[in-house]
Amino acid sequence: MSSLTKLLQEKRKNDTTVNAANSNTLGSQHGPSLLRTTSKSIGIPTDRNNSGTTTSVTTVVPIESEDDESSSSMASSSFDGKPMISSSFLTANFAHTAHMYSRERSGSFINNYNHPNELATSLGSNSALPARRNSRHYLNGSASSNRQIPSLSSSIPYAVPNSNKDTSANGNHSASSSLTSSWLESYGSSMPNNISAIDSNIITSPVVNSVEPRFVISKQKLQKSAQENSNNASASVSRSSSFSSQLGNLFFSKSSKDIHNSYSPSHNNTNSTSNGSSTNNSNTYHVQSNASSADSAKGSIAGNSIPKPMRARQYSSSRQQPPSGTSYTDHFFGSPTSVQDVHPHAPPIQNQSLPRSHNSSIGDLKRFFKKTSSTNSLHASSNSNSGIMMGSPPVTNGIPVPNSNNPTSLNRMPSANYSPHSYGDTIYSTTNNATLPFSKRYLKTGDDLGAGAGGSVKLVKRLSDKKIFAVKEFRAKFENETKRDYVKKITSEYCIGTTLNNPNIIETIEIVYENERILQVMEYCDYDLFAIVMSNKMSYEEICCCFKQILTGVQYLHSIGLAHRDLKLDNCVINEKGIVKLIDFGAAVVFSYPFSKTLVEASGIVGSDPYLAPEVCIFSKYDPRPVDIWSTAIIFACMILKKFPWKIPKLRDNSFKLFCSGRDCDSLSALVTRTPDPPSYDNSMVQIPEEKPSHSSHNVPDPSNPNIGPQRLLHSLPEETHHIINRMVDLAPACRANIDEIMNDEWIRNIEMCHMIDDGFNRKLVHASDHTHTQVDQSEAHIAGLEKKKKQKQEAADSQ
Ligand SMILES: Nc1ncnc2c1ncn2[C@@H]1O[C@H](COP(=O)(O)OP(=O)(O)OP(=O)(O)O)[C@@H](O)[C@H]1O
Repeated sequence: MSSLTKLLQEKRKNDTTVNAANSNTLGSQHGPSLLRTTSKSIGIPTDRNNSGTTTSVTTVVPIESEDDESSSSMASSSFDGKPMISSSFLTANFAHTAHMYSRERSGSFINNYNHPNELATSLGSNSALPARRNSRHYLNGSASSNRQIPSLSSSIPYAVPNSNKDTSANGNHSASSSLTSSWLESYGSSMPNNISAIDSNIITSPVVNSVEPRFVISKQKLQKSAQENSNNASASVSRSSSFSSQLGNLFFSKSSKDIHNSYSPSHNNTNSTSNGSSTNNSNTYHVQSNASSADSAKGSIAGNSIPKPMRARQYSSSRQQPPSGTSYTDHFFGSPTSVQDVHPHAPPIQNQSLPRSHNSSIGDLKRFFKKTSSTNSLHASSNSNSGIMMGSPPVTNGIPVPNSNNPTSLNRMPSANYSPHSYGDTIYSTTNNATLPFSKRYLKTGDDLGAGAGGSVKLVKRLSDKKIFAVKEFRAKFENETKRDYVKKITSEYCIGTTLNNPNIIETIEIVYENERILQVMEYCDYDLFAIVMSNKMSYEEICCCFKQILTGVQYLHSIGLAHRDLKLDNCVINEKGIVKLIDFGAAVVFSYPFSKTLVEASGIVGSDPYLAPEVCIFSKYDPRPVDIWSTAIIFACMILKKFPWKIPKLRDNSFKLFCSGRDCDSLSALVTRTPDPPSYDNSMVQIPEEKPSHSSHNVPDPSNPNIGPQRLLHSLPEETHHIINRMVDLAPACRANIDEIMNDEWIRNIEMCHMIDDGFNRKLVHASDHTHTQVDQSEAHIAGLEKKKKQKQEAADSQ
């Protein structure tokens, strides 16, 4: 045995002893399970160096919980894995995309939750049509409007555990559900340094006064760094630096003078003070930022670790601005960056060390445009078409004039003369005849495809060739939403839509600003994957094909440094050829810049509850890639089971609790922070006597019990899927399979998948031989149709 292996073994032994001691204490005091119901907030999260897999700081914050009425109600049904769809589930369940809004404890988020008692216990007919409820709440007060935005996912039933079985399997439930502060005292010490224990049900913002001095940079340093960056930055950077505000201007009719000023060569950097206009702009943002940061700080401190989650979210999920003047650098802090902020292909090198100011999103946009503006060409979302950014200088009467270097492409930047009130301004297009107003080129067919938090999607016909497209009309800015947040949301989808090029990602044809509406014209797909799943007609091979196509889309995204973060059945559409496409990039983030190995962590509770990875509910920052992997596994499970394995990945959800049980560990935080075992090189040569398993917890693994541990989910899935699905739903993101490992899995490799291949200028379909794709009637092919039908049924039932 090598000395390294010996050392590792010894270390592990020691660790086990410590853990055993701690766990025994825990066990003797609090019963057998890893579960707890306390809502007391004790632990104070700290920012320390992350010794884990990433280079940036990871903070664990106490998790939120409410009294879990759902546990009991859910426990009254059985989780038999049969593909049955309950009408009451369809009505009662929900899934919502949580990005850009916060959970207000006493606010509408919780209130809008369908009451757990509404959860159906009978998993009966699948004839009932889904209700799509959504409880999105935007950061800037839109929550207060109590908007009921529907969510498609709400239509899938949740798997519900059998209380009898569960109790026997897991010991005494009530006893198991009580971890208290003493648990923390005894057990918390064995947790990694960079985290604090999950001891509460409230998500709180990191405590700001624990920021290590080395993360705090002085004003002078910041200015110096800004100066250096502005020296390094090329003219093209400075020229593009104000794109975000340009886009804002586009939507909010800023005066052309302001726009012009922001193009000024002296406006090299958002921190620049040389230009009055830019300084004002910058200052305005700083004021906002500091205000929200201060709020955030107030929330976490004054609220004694129970801040208003909205504030916490503002701190954690927006621009990571530390409170009250504290500054970080990207490099150390690894702040998350939204897609709207940066183009994945942009050269990151010198900008990696840009000071993280509130304006960093704009700074990141510099990176986005630095490369592209120098070439004056736009990344089109289609191979065959070159994208055109319209409304660019020079513009005559809204008709863009081709750039002299490239007659088919136009400058990306909106014109200094740009008038946002002029009609039919096409911001981006892959077509060359986008000069007429939108309404003169497209005819609305009257059919709604769906609506969500981001806007509503309608069917239109292009008059020139009678081709059908889907048009997303972005929602208007909420009253309480800042212009900045709104523009961020829009630009995210804009950047994605105009950049990505993959058969499994929806193609954006053009983006138009007309009559103060922003319209995104997309290729149309005939079916929502959700609708197909709900038809209950999918063959196993077809499910596998769809799954692999989703994975292929994810692989593409991850390969270019993007994570979707809101993968769910609702966000997959499928065309008549059986090609699945990912849509809705409103929550996507960049996790890696080109040429950089630094992981940019994401933050905020973003996604839809049943698809959320557990770490999203625990950590304030996380690697968004494993989050996508987890969600994709849940999508697969949903396609097979026709129900969600659990409602939310929190211990208050009984199904999830049981899934976490039987893992020889009493702490979810310990499970989630696990790192992969170090490789043992000489096991094959040296026979190590098999140690008797000594269980240090009250969650003794029992592989023969299908109701606890990973088997809880796996036993309902085909055996060949177990290996990789198990790895995809590994509670520890560090141990979860990455997309390349998944694609290399034997089962995945052997899945016959319908796909497109390049055939000269076109793409050609290659059909899998072992299945055909289910088609459903157009009246129920999309969420809107499903909802309409459901409403009609309901009305008919009511009138009887
Ligand atoms: N290209 C498309 N082809 C067909 N249907 C589409 C297309 N794009 C969107 N849809 C339909 O519109 C619905 C809403 O679209 P999308 O998810 O982009 O909106 P959203 O407002 O961001 O919704 P969410 O609340 O889920 O984030 C989708 O679930 C789908 O049914």
